[in-house]
Amino acid sequence: MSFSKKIHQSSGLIFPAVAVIMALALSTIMDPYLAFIATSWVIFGLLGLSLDIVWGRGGFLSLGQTAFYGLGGYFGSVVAINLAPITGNSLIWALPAGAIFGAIAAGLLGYIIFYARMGALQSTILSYTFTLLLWSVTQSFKMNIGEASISGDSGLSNIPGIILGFDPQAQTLNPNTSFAVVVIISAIIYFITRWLMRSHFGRIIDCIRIDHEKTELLGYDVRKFKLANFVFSGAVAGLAGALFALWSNFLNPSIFSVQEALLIPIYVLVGGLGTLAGPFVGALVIGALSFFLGTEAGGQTTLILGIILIILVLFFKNGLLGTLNALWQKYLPDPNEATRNSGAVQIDANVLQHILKDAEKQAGPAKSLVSTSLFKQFGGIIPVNKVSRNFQPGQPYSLIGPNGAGKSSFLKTCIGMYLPEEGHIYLGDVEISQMRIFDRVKNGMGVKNQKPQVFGELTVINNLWTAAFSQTRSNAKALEISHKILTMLGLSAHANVQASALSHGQQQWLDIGVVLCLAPRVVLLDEPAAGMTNEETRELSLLIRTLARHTTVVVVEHDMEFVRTLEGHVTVLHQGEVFAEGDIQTLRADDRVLDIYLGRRNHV
Ligand SMILES: Nc1ncnc2c1ncn2[C@@H]1O[C@H](COP(=O)(O)OP(=O)(O)OP(=O)(O)O)[C@@H](O)[C@H]1O
Repeated sequence: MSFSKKIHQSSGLIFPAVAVIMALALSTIMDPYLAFIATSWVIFGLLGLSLDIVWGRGGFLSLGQTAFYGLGGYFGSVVAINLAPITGNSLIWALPAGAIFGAIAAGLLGYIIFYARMGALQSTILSYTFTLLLWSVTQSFKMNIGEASISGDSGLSNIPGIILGFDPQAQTLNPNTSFAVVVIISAIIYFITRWLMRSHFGRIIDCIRIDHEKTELLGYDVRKFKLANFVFSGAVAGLAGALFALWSNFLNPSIFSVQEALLIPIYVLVGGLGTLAGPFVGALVIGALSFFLGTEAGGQTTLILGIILIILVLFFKNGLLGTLNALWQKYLPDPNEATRNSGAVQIDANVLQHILKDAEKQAGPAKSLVSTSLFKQFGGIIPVNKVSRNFQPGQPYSLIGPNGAGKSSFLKTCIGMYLPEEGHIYLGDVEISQMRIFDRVKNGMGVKNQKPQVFGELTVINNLWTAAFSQTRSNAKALEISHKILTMLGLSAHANVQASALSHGQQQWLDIGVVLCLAPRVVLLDEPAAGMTNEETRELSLLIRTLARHTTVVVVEHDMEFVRTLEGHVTVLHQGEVFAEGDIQTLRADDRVLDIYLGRRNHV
């Protein structure tokens, strides 16, 4: 790897570390008032980071971060007011208390949002409503807890400052030292977050953002991951709130206000969505602009700030750090170069045999897929009407039929994307009719939808790894399986290419490889040959026939010639019902089947 590429990969480590050192050096010579104000910018950056975790990485625009921030502030302050006088140090009480309370609040809200499977807009609105609710409740909420007195819209005062010493007599730090302490705490949280987002957990969070349906089809409980990420972001917001309370010595319900809630996404957008360091840059730029314009611009701060923000959003769509990153990448070697000279995919049948035998060792023998009187209805349309099928390993099964016959709907009902109103589905001995998608996958189902579903921003190898890891939960094993599948597909030269740079046909292959990484005991393929060349279609036919000797394979297909080469059992669906079945030669000669394909009325 070239030196510049290495530096680029570590840029999230090196540049923030340099910025921290510079900030610490500056803290010794800064004007105390500026140090005091700049401390709040760093705290807002931390709050922005909490949003970037859940929005930039998790893909959910939460307007609830200020709620966790405010709750963390109030709760952290109450604990610190009561306990800091005993120990001196206020941070050890306020920060964990704020983080815990922020995490609990995010857990409760996140559970409702993610487990009720709300849409993106509904989720954002609910998170915002939660913040407004707190704003309204705290206006009149009065309570004395020990020495702390929460007095409605008059707020909570007597909050101790930032105290580091462990002695009841220890003094509040001066503004310059407070600034340095807040920078260090924020840097620790940033580096922990960066580590988490680069871990296995972070990669799965990235997958969920890119395509949550596909992530579930790989066997991950998407709700659990989203909730865990949200809880973490709530903890960071709560901790930032507690820091803010110690910094300001005072809190009131305005912490939950609309202005506060809407400023956070602005910090993130200005700095760069998903960059993690960006929110600090955004908060610093906006904070510094307001501060300096406030003294220079004679009351026109908001107007000038607004214009600057519009320019930033128009010309730096990826935010400041995102734009810098894109510029830098232009001067790095093109990681997707390998795709330009690539030929057609060719299956290595020997490696495929090995892979299928290993999968059997890992996941056990093939399972059958049985449906009994399966019934699915959408209003007046019945795409699956009492379909009973018994799919076994040994030969491929094809489902054919004219457009709208119900082929995809039958497949989706087997997968769990549609839940049937009547009838049963069994995977081996287990009834799966109402089981969640990821549980079906864990039980041995592997699915490829009609369009290739790959994680475009991830490399080819990481696409495969994500699938293999879901079954093995071992990094080493997942890598071994991924490399074998790459070799089998003849795509080894493309391991580090971004999946989005592959051709449509190659993405179809990658998607099939991803399914094989799951070591599935039943494989469902929806029009896998779509977009493939004749040569590739021949290879695919070989792969499916080989696969069917080891697992149960069901293929939905339009292309009759392709179905013929599979040499398996064929079911013709029509208007949601089984219309005919047998081998393809007999069915092709059947007038009734020709009639439904050609829309003739003779037998339909
Ligand atoms: N989510 C849905 N909501 C309402 N109607 C649906 C839904 N999914 C499928 N349908 C309807 O069910 C019928 C069968 O559609 P389906 O996609 O299963 O057919 P198909 O045989 O796979 O067709 P094609 O070959 O064109 O993909 C169609 O009339 C379709 O409009």
